[in-house]
Amino acid sequence: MHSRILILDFGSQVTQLIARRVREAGVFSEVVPYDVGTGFIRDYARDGSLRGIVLSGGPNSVTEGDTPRVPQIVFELGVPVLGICYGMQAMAEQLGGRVENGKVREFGYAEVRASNHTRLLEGIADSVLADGSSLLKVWMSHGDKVTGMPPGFKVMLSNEACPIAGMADETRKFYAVQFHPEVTHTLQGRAIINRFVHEICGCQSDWNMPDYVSEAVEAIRRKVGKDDVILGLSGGVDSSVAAALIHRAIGDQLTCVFVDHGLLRLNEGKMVMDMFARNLGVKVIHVDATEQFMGKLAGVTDPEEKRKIIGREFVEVFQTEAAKVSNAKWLAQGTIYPDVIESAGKGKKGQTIKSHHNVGGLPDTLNLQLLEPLRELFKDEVRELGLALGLPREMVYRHPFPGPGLGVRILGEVKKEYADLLRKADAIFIEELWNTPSGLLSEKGEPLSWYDVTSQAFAVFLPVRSVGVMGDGRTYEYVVALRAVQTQDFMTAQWAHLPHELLGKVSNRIINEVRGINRVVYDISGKPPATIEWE
Ligand SMILES: Nc1ncnc2c1ncn2[C@@H]1O[C@H](COP(=O)(O)OP(=O)(O)OP(=O)(O)O)[C@@H](O)[C@H]1O
Ligand SMILES: O=c1[nH]c(=O)c2[nH+]cn([C@@H]3O[C@H](COP(=O)(O)O)[C@@H](O)[C@H]3O)c2[nH]1
Ligand SMILES: NC(=O)CC[C@H](N)C(=O)O
Ligand SMILES: [Mg+2]
Repeated sequence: MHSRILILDFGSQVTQLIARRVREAGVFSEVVPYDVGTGFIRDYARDGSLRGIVLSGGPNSVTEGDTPRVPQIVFELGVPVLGICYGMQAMAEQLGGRVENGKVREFGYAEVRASNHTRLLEGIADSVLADGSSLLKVWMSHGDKVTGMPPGFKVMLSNEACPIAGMADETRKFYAVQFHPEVTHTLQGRAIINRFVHEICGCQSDWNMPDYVSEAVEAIRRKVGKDDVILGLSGGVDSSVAAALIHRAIGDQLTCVFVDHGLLRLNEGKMVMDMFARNLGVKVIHVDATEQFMGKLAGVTDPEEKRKIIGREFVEVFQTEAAKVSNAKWLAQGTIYPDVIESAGKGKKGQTIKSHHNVGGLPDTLNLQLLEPLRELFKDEVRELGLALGLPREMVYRHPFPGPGLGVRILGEVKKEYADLLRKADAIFIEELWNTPSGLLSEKGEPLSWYDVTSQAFAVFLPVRSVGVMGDGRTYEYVVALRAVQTQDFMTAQWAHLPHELLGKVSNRIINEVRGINRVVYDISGKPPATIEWE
């Protein structure tokens, strides 16, 4: 059984990073909303694998009445607790201390001094001062501060703006810090989280990819027994890794369904079939549903309507194909952990910006159980798993590609003619990104291309025509927009500052090589207010 750390989320922008840091320390961790309920936390603790709880930061103020509070059970389970920022303030307030609106707000870089010897901070320092105390360079983001400690606590860290910047009750193993150890700007943040999970919580480093592969393989075998499994294979990272993992577990009992809706990238179909069917020996049914999708999309211009049609047709195809596999009892999906967290927060978010296509909307009549072996993993862990399963780097490090594909990158009505032009332009852009060094190096010291350092990049087809001149002749052709973004989580994103030379080369190549396009523009909108895809 893995040791586990539970992270209660109070709404900080960086909660996920806490989970990342804990997992990097080799310990499994999960994020749940702060109000999951006492029952959940009690059940979670029942089997003895729960070793510690982290309380995240958050936008609210505990000085106001009906703001989030820590479920009381957290302080009663006898496991160590680490409060971060809002988590520290809530801990202080609830255990009998005092929190006030600070006069001095601290945002960004700060220095704090370890003012007492605590087990959490043993050996941790950016520099050691003349009196033997240690100095830490940290990242702060708060307005409130703890001004009175609860009984049993002593000061662990302080600075001028915040005399109680850290506190500890070492008997109960309750620790709290006002800064954010989970962000990399806090130089000793990793080390602090490491100490918390290993020294304070007593966790073993038992969360690593090779072990995970064998455990996951065993779990899949146990679950599905002799049944057959169907999986929608897109050629994207998640479903590909899921396919490779399930194939390792049950071999021929897995059938993948790869749907070509006519809106895939250039050579995607061939790539997927080559990789999975020919090289990995996975059973893949290649369904050419171009006519079906294009037929249904003809004349439709509204983005939401297009998305709904594509989602519906996907279900149709899966259903038809599943019916052909006699012993199929399971539908496998590449659902990953951020998908799970995101859907847990659904309902609170309000307006639908886009209906993301999802196989989750399958009708009950399908009668298949869900198999989601990547449910617990972050994207970079999924990638690591893919490599451990022998998938090539180019596949594992691909940018994500939305299920509706070029359907949401051709503005307005989707036509085959447009899709063909867009595929060519997109392939040129991606090829140049791959071939152009960014000047940055990976952690292992390998050169990174512009493809590596952007999170997602693609071309968008604009069904408007503009006038150009080529070889002394007039042209009146379509426009392509290039989009490249950098983002951690795809919820917010910056447009990538690609070098002008690179953009110039891509533009030249597209206009020269793709007949039908005579103008290329670059999208310099962030998300928000724009979104990553254009529809
Ligand atoms: N063309 C397709 N054929 C079959 N299944 C598909 C296709 N496109 C999407 N799907 C299904 O929809 C799921 C969700 O798509 P999504 O794009 O989120 O994940 P992905 O394609 O596996 O990975 P990535 O995020 O890297 O693109 C996929 O895991 C896959 O099961
Ligand atoms: O599988 C998917 N089905 C969809 O319907 C879908 N819509 C957007 N995306 C991807 O989600 C991320 C955020 O995109 P937006 O900023 O456009 O909402 C980006 O990575 C988008 O490519 C989708 N992925
Ligand atoms: N980042 C945080 O958790 C901030 C906590 C609280 N909102 C404050 O301003 O102090
Ligand atoms: Mg995809």
